[in-house]
Amino acid sequence: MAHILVVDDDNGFREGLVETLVDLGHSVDEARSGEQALEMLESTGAPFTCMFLDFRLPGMDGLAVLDALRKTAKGQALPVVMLTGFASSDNTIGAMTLGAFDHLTKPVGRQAIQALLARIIASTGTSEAAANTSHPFSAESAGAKPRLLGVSETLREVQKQIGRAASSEATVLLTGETGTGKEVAARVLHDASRRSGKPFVAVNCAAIPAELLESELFGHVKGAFTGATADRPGCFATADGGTLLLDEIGDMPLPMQAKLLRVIQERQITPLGSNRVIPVDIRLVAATHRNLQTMVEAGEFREDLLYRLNIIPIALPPLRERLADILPLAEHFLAEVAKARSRELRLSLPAQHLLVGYAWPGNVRELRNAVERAGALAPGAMITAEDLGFLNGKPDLGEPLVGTGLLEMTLPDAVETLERALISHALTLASNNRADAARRLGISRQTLYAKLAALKIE
Ligand SMILES: Nc1ncnc2c1ncn2[C@@H]1O[C@H](COP(=O)(O)OP(=O)(O)OP(=O)(O)O)[C@@H](O)[C@H]1O
Repeated sequence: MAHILVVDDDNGFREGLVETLVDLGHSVDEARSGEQALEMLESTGAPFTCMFLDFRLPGMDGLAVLDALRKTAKGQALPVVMLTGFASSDNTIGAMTLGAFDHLTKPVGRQAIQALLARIIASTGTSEAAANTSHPFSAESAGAKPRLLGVSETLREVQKQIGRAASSEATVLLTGETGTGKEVAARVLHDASRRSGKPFVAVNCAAIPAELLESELFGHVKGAFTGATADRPGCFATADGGTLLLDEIGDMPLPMQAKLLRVIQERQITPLGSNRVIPVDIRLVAATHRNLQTMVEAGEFREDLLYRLNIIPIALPPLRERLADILPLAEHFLAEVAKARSRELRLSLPAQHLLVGYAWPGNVRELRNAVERAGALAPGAMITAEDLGFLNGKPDLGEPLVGTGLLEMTLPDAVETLERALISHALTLASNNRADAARRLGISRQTLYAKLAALKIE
């Protein structure tokens, strides 16, 4: 049974709502104004489970009451359902910004009230929840140091490999699907190595147009090409003394691969437009989500370069192969959101089941984004499976590759539907970064722009 406060000056509506709530088995108190509600909240012995609050009230209006409530100790976390005769985007957004649990337009049916109360009780209950306020990495993740967090046997093995590699100077090749933590692993490696006080520079070979990559890596002198108005050092020079991560090395064009091979062998660079050779002292780390061996066989990647890069290979396993890491990581990301928003956030048991059962094609990045999204939008302290409902609409690895819907379409329609779905999915995974989305789709940015325009995707 919940203890509910109903605040409305409209006698007819208030009495009807109270009757329904009592009929559903709850105890109810009533207030006719915001001022009276705030007083009752202060003086009540039995704390309220939630409050139904009308927007239009004599004296303080609903939003002002909600605002005042959030500044009191007793009202800070109280779930509040705002009621309005006419929902507008302004009052909806205003209420949700102040942390209202939900926003309903009158009249409100009995079933809607029942469903809403079930959600409120689920989001505030503690019995079925992982109620501990500390998460597995609370001590480990303090401070700004990069951390490759995980408790699974597989990730522990990766942590050991990174530790061993850090004590050497050998080139490391990090492989793994997108979002598995390759860049984090490179940073951790740098941090644990003797070069930690020196620069760590990461360059994404897929995000830089082929014609600019050489200058980006090796630098250029003034006048080397149109637009080169001043000398500019490249990533190799900037990383001197430290570590250089060549991310998405599998996307490096073949002519550039030949130049990189020479630099790795000679440990010196020649900036574009200059004859001067500059020695560089860097620890090289390369990363890719592609299978370089297959690319070598297809003639798309130089075998001699792979041989040079693959001195210490470290594979980051996909999240679905290390289920033990899902909840500890989710709780870690949730604790970060909770801290940033100064509120308490927990995962309900059904939400935990949903997270563990999902296939995570975007791996830890997707998990982080999902938890951040749910944490930012959940109306209560408890993240429910419903708050993570957006994951259910996504393709699961267990689903058939081609849905029956597609099979019933004409070929042009099916191709367009598939293109649209793949592009939208890639944009979501890439947080709308188009260069990143193009890379995930395995197409050039120009092709992606053309498709976005043709499909009229905003
Ligand atoms: N083990 C981990 N512990 C903590 N955070 C992690 C871990 N793995 C990944 N992350 C987080 O997930 C996100 C993606 O990680 P990262 O950029 O290292 O992946 P990646 O494998 O390099 O992806 P891509 O191939 O798409 O570049 C980052 O926000 C990172 O902080």
